[in-house]
Amino acid sequence: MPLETVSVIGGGAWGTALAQAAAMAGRSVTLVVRNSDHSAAINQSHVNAAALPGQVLLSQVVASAEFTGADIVVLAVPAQATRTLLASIDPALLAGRPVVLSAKGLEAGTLARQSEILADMAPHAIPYVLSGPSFAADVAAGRPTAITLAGDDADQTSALATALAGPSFRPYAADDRIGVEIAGALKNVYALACGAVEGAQLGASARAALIARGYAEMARMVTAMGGSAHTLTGLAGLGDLTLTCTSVQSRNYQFGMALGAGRAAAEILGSGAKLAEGVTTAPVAAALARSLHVDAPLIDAVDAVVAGTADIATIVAGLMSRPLKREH
Ligand SMILES: NC(=O)C1=CN([C@@H]2O[C@H](COP(=O)(O)OP(=O)(O)OC[C@H]3O[C@@H](n4cnc5c(N)ncnc54)[C@H](O)[C@@H]3O)[C@@H](O)[C@H]2O)C=CC1
Ligand SMILES: O=C(CO)COP(=O)(O)O
Repeated sequence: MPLETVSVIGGGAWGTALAQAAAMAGRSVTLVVRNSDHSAAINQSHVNAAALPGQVLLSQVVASAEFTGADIVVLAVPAQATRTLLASIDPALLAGRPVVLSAKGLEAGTLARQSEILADMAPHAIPYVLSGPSFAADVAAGRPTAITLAGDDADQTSALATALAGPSFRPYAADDRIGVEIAGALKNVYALACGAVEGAQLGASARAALIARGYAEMARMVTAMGGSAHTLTGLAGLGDLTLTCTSVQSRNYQFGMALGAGRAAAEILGSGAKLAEGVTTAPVAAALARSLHVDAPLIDAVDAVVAGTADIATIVAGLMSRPLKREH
C-alpha cells in the first residue's frame, strides 16, 4: 500500500505540527482546515498564524478546505469534535486507509475512545493511535520528539512509523491501542491536578506524589479496559505524564494552575482559555471508572474541582485522610 500522501484534518496547533512533521519526513501533505479563507492565508504566508504563529511551514505542506482522500489520514481535531468531523467525511475515502487518531480525550456521553468513534463512523478504516510527549511547537520547530504509534498489525504499523519518521520526529511502533488512548486521555486529567497543586502552592513533593499515584490509577484503568499496564512504561504513559504534569507550557497544566489559584472552571472557560482536553475528559473518566468498578480517587477529585462541587482544600484533606494501604 502506498504511503506517500498525507492529509492532516484539523488546522489547530497539533494538526499544523503533524503536517510539518510529515513534510519533514518527505511526505506530500495537505493540511485540511475549516474554511477557504484560512487555507488561502496559510498558502500565501506558509504560516498558520492562528495556530502556530511565527512557525514557517515547509513548502510540501499545502492547505485546503476540502478533504479528497490520501494514502495516510491524520485526524487532529479536539476529541469532542471527532465524531462530527467524521460525519462530514464520506467513509469510502477512509476505507482500507490508515487513519491516525491524535486527539487525547474520551467522548462525553458515550465514554468512547477515539478509535471506537472511528469504528462507528468509518468501520473500514484502519485505526492507529498516535500519542506521547510532544508539544506542537516543539514538533513543528523540528526539536527532537519521540512518540508512540499503536496499530493492530505489527508490520503495517512499522511501515507507517517509517513513513512518518523524520530527522526530529521518531515514532515507536506499538500494538496496544487501548493503553495508548487511555494514557493520552488521562494524562490531561492528572496535568490539571498537577497544575492545581502548583496554583495552590502545595509543593513539588505533592506534585510528585500525584504523578506516581496517577500512574498507578492509570494502570488500573488501562488494565480494566483490556489494555496492558506495560504500555504505560513507554512514551504515551510515563513520557507524556512527565511532560504534561511538570510543564507550564501544557494548556492542561495552565488550566489547573488557574483552578488551584481559586478560579472556577466555568469562569476560566468563559475567559477564553485555550483547549484543555482534561476538563471534558475528567467527568467522562470518572464515569468510566465507576462503570468499571475501578478505584480512581484522583480522577474523582479533578472531576469534583472542575464541576465546582468541592474546593481544593477539601479535596486534599479527603485524599490525605483516606485509609492507609499497601502501595501495590
Ligand atoms: N497542541 C499540542 O501540543 C498537542 C495536542 N494534541 C491533541 O490534539 C488535539 C487538538 O489539539 P490542538 O490542535 O492543539 O487544538 P487547537 O485548539 O489548537 O485546534 C483545534 C482545531 O480543531 C478545529 N476543529 C474543531 N472542531 C472541528 C470540526 N468539527 N471540524 C474540523 N475542525 C475542527 C478548530 O478549528 C481548530 O483549528 C487535542 O485532542 C489535543 O489534546 C496532542 C498532542 C500535542
Ligand atoms: O499533549 C500534549 C503534549 O504531549 C499537549 O498538552 P496540552 O494539551 O496540555 O498543552
